[in-house]
Formats: sequence, structure tokens, C-alpha cells
Amino acid sequence: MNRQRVVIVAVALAVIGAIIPIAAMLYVSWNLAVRAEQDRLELFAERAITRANRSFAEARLVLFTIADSGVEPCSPDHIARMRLAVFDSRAVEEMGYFENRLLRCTSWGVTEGAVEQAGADYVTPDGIAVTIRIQPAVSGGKPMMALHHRNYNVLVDPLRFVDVILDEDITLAIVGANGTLVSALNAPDPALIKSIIAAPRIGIDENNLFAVARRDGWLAIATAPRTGMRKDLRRQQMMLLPVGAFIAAFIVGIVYWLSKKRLSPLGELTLAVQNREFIVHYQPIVALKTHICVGAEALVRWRRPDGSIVRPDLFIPLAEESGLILPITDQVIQAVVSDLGKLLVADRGLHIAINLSVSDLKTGRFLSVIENALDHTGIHNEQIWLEVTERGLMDIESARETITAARARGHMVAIDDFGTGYSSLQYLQGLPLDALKIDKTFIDTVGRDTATSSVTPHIIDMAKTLSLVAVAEGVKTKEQADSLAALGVAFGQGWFFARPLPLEEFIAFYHQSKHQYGASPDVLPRMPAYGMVP
Ligand SMILES: Nc1nc2c(ncn2[C@@H]2O[C@@H]3COP(=O)(O)O[C@H]4[C@@H](O)[C@H](n5cnc6c(=O)[nH]c(N)nc65)O[C@@H]4COP(=O)(O)O[C@H]3[C@H]2O)c(=O)[nH]1
Repeated sequence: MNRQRVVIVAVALAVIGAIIPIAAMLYVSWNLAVRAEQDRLELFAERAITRANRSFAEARLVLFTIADSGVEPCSPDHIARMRLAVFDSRAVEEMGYFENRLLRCTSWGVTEGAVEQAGADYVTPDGIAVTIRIQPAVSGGKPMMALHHRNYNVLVDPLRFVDVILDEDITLAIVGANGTLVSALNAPDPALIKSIIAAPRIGIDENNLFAVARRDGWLAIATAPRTGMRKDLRRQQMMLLPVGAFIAAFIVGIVYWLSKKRLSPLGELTLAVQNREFIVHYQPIVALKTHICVGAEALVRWRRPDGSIVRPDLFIPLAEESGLILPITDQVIQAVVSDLGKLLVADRGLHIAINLSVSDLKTGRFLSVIENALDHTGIHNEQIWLEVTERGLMDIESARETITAARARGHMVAIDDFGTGYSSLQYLQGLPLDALKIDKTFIDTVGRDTATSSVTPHIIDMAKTLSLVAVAEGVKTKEQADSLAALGVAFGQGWFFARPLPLEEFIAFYHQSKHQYGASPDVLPRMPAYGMVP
């Protein structure tokens, strides 16, 4: 993923990460507020049922008591008893006595005219016939509920069934066993009540919240306007929104931290290592006397996903500092083997020089990586050279150990950028080396009259004295190449011959050099075949 995409993804994640917790908390607080309001409504609905049961039980008791009294029907004593029973009861408004389904007398007295017994809406399990709505014939007044048992009935004011102390914004409705509305308080919305009777449920619509309770054949419905829960909603939001904001800030912080880390040079390099974005270019090394290509230096390049190539001096220092250089070295070794395995097997005189970092030298782990990579390839260890810089030699003891082990396996070890450090001579004396790469700053002076131009021949002489293969780096002109050859330098590398080349170009260069200058000697330069003066 390139930087732009990382930024886009990070911004998108941060926005989503900020919105989701806040939206979730708004949702949760809304639900909690709705739930709390519905609980409140359910409580009132429950209370209404308790109230209805009490009123019903009281009316039933009156009915059963008088029915069992055995007094002469409609006698003065009977009527007095009925009246007393009505006075004593809070629920019952009137009581009547029927014979042959005709009302003969009530708690008010003997009935004049023919009043027929009303039909029942439903009958309770204990045999009470309930008529939800009748108009009292004797006393007149508002419609009542009638409970009929044997020859008696009692009239109960429907309001007794919802006689509950209510909050102002709540409406209450109580429905009988047959689904008929018995009574209502605070004028609930008839359409809403009708729909809830049809499908009893707890819920919320555009204007109202509602809850129901069902028990003992009653259905109680309590409703309240949605606006009523605002206060509770605000309270929930005050509690939960800070939590949402905190989670949002945390997520945004994490996204910012991760994207910053991902976008940091180290983050990018880490990902590049994981994605194996490293390729190798090869800078030809030629025998100065014959100009035959005898090898190449493997130079790592970071090919970004957008195709751009990053030079090693821009990322090697960070890779060394962070330890990522170790897997990068591994990738270079593997690339060399897969790129040039066939060519190396076909031409035993060809070698590839791999650069080692300070950590590589310290750990020595690259040796087993090379061993595994070369396994079954047919490439000889002698064909893999190792280049170490003076910085890598500073821990001289571990460097000596690693170099000794490498040489024991047959690898050639060269000291790179020779002459640029403070202790080049000390390393030459103290370490078992095979080759010396003379830094380009010295090669630049060849053929010119500068203060340091006399140093270069001394470096070359020293290499001869110590039986080291000398390789001139940064050869830019034919004159330099010729002079160096005349001075006895075996190999040269530089823009005069070729710049670091992508694989195909290097292979083409190699074949072209063979074709032009003849076959390369199929021996490696530890032998005197290259014209090295021992
Ligand atoms: N001005 C001039 N420059 C020339 C000429 N001929 C070659 N060069 C450049 O000199 C550098 C030679 O590699 P180096 O001294 O090992 O220096 C290397 C080496 O220290 C390091 N490096 C490259 N690849 C690797 C690697 O795989 N592992 C490690 N640890 N370091 C590497 O990065 C350094 C820079 O590599 P490059 O940018 O490829 O730069 C290369 C090459 O492009 C010339 O005629 N004139």
C-alpha cells in the first residue's frame, strides 16, 4: 500500500472508529431510555391488573354472599340487605335480583316494568357471567359492568378497574377476557389501543411508547408520549456519551499511532522486508588486463510498490540501526542464487560479491543462510565473495571469528572502501583477508597530480605484499583502467565498464564481454592465474 492509500485508509478508519462508538452509545442510551420508560409503563399496567382483580374479587364476594343469604327475594329485608351490601362495598354500585331473566328488584327497591337480563360477554371459570357494558335501567347514570351469578347481578363502575394513581402523561386501558375494552384513564389513543388489543406487545411508534401486562384474563395497556422519555434519554446520554467519546478518542489515537508508525521510514522498511521488495542490481567486475567480466558486486535496491527504486545509501543505515539489515542480507543472498545460479554453475571463473553489514559480521548467521541457499545448486562457495567495510570490522574479535569461518568454507573475503577509515592498516595486519577493494577516492587520483595520488601505488604494493587480490572501485576512465592494470591491479569495477545493472542487462553484459574479449579463465582469483603478483 502506498502512502496515499495508507493515509486514505487511516482517515477512513479514524472516521469510522470515531463514529461507531459515539453512534453505539447514542443507540445504547436511546435503548436504555426506552427500556426504562417501558418498565415504568409495565409497572402501571401491572398495577391496573392488581386493581382490576381487587375490584372484581370484591364484587364477586358481594355477589356470592347475597346469593347464599336465603332471604325471601325482593322482600323488604332482602332489598335492605342488598342495599347494605352495596353501601359496604367500594366496588359495587348497584345490585339486582332476577327471575326468569327479568329484573324483579334491585338495591334501590322493587323494579317497575320489565327489565331483561343482559347477555354475557364472557363467563369466568367460576361461573360468573360478565357483561362489560350495560346501561343501568333503574338508576340510570353511566354505563357499568355487570357480574351475574345465579339470580343476582352486581353493577361495577368500570373506573374501579383502573383506579390507579397515574403520572400525568400516562394513559391506561384495561381489557376484559374477551378482548373488549373495559375502562380507560387519561384518554389513550383509540387506534393505538385497538392495535395493541389485536396484537398485545411492548413497543414504540411515532408518537407513543407502550407496554402491556397480562394476568388473570385481564390485559392492561399503559402508554406515554415519546417526549416523556427525553429527560431520561438526556441522563443516559450524559452518562454514556463521554464513554463513547473516550472510546472514539482511543480508537482514533490507535489509528493515528499505527498509521504514523506505518508511514514512518522504519514502518515502510519493515513492510518492505515483509513484502520482499528488495531486488539486486549487479555491477560487473572485470579483469583489468583482459576486460573480461569475472564477477559482479551484488548491490541491493528497494523497489517500491509504485515501481520507484530506492538507493541503498538511503535505507541501509536505518536497516543497520534497526536490525532489518539481517533479513535484507538474506533476501540478497537468495536473489543472487536464484538470479545467477545457472550462470555461476556454467562459469566457475565467475564470482558474485555480497556486501555484509556490521550485524552480519557480528552474528555470522549469513553463513548458514548462504549454505542453505547454495544447497543443491552446484554453486561453489568460492564463487561467493563477501565484502566487509571497516565499520564491520570494529568488533575485531567477532569479525575475525566470522571471517575465519567464512574462509574455511571457501568464501573469499574482501575489505571494502579500503583507505577511507582510520584503521585500514590495522585490519589488514590483524585479519585473514583475501581481497582489498581500493576506494574510488584513491582511484580518482590515478593519472592526476594531486596530493594523494602517490598513496594509491603504495596501497597496490601493500596488497601485493600481503598477497591480497586488489580490486579498483569507481574506475571512470580508460586511462585509469590502463594505469591500474599497469600497476598490477587485478580487477576493476566502475562506470567506465558498467553501472550497476538489472539482472538481464548484467547477463547481457557478461555474454557480450565473453564474446568480445574471449573466455574467462575458469579458475578463481585466489590462484595466480589473474596476473596477481604474489
Ligand atoms: N561515483 C561512482 N560510484 C560508483 C562507480 N562505480 C560504482 N559506484 C557505486 O559505488 C557503490 C559501490 O558499492 P559499495 O562501496 O559496496 O557501497 C555500497 C554498500 O556499502 C551499500 N550496499 C549496497 N548493497 C548492499 C547490500 O546488499 N548489503 C549491504 N549491507 N550494503 C549494501 O550501499 C553502498 C552504495 O551502493 P550503491 O549506491 O549501489 O553504490 C555502489 C555503486 O553504484 C563509479 O564509477 N563512480
